[in-house]
Amino acid sequence: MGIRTGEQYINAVKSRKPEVWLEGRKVENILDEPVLKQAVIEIAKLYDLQHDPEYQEQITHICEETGERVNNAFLVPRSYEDLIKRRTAFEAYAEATFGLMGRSPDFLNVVLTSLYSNAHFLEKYNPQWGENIRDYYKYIRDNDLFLTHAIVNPQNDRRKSSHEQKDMFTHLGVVEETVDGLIVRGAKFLATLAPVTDEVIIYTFPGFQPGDERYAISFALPIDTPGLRIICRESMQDGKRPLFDHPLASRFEEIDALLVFKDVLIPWDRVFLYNNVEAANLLYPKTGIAQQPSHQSAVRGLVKLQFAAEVAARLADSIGVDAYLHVQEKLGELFQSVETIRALLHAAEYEYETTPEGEVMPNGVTLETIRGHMPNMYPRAIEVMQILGAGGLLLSPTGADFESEELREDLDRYYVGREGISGVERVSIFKLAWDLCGEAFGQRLLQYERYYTGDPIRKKAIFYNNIKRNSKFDMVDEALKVGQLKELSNK
Ligand SMILES: Cc1cc2nc3c(=O)[nH]c(=O)nc-3n(C[C@H](O)[C@H](O)[C@H](O)COP(=O)(O)OP(=O)(O)OC[C@H]3O[C@@H](n4cnc5c(N)ncnc54)[C@H](O)[C@@H]3O)c2cc1C
Ligand SMILES: O=C(O)Cc1ccc(O)c(O)c1
Repeated sequence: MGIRTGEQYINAVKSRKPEVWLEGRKVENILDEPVLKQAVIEIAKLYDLQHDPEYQEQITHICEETGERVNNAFLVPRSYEDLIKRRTAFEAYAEATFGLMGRSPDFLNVVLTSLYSNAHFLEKYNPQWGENIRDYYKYIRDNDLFLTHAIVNPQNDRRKSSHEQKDMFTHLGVVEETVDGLIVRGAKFLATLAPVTDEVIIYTFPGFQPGDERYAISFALPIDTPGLRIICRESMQDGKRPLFDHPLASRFEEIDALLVFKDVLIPWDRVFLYNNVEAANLLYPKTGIAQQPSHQSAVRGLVKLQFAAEVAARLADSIGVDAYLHVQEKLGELFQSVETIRALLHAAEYEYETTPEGEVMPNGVTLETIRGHMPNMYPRAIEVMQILGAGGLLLSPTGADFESEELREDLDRYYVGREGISGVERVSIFKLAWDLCGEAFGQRLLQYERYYTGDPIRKKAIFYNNIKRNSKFDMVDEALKVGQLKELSNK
């Protein structure tokens, strides 16, 4: 089939009946829920972009194997040019969503592509696992499906590994093996956009201990598989607020969910890894599933940071405060952050790494540096927006107020910005900023930048420890050479 249209994606959502819980209710029809429907609409636009003559070459390519057009996220990069091809696709999706939808289909499609091109790792442990992941990749690519993932254990007692938790099946684990497949029970989080996806993939990252064998599993299933319960977090809006008042929150909320598996059957052909702590711990470092999707995250993060910086700048300009030195300094800082990430992204692509099998990946150290900086840079952009908008951020009237004939004159007079900025324009900019820096929607976006791929604190510590392992920091010895004292001798 190749690339889907938005309509095909919407029809797929309509045709499925996943067990979704939202605020105490079992959702009967995803598209009847305003808060879920808005995400479907935005994702559908991304699928449509693949068919837009202006974007098609930027986002898609002809698959060598099938001759069909597929998204560049499914490309196994073999050269610098391939990386750029993939980046331009990421850019188109990120720009269409201002970088606010981190879990657009491209993210997991890259994870899957990387598992596919490194299937030999799984094959080594079990030839069937390698074959399964290859078949699954082709199925997702050729049907252009949208995946969610949940790879973190629920926050119960973090001091204990999965097998040490009070209840053996709090964390997702295998109950039994049957002729048809594995029966799994327990929970995983935090499956972003789960209710509006086609499939879910579960995989592992390091941290499994001996004794955790039953939890060392990777598999994929249709999102409406019987026994799979999707419990959504409280939504951050009702999905009905006017676009004038919430131009971002009313479009781009990505719902998050806990996935509970109630004795769900995983057919053997959908099992990618099982009962092997070593393989589960090595999957991440050996299959590129951290490094390859970090390319998408870097491109998307750059767009999001640039968007936040532009909103802050337009906000400051709209009330004339960017005439002040301290405001210019803060805005300068934000745009320097943007340029830092842009430069790092280009460096990561330019200084790419090649695996022994000839797959190309953006430079891992550089991508990890982006990962390390964003949890500081993005919250700082949000803080600057709050500082520059000050009390005005709390005082925006609604679109309905502007539509009141009785109020309109007052609003036009008292909400006017600097010369040339009307009341409506100033309030619109402030509302855009408030969605990012005040609303619960914006707080989630900030939390996303910190945690979307693990804990930034431990990641930075790992980064340092890797540097320490590979460096003696011997410039220090060089500098100390000149003033060295003679060793005291007892002789
Ligand atoms: C908006 C958002 C969307 C997300 N989307 C997805 C998704 O689609 N799929 C998915 O699988 N995950 C997703 N995640 C989840 C994300 O993977 C986790 O939040 C992340 O891995 C951190 O884990 P945690 O939240 O359980 O925090 P924890 O690991 O519980 O950490 C909590 C705190 O304790 C500290 N801590 C915990 N353990 C240790 C330790 N051993 N040593 C030192 N310090 C420790 C941490 O530093 C941190 O400060 C998302 C997260 C967010 C915020
Ligand atoms: O990189 C990690 O630490 C693991 C990790 C956790 C959650 C995610 O969503 C993800 O993509 C990767």
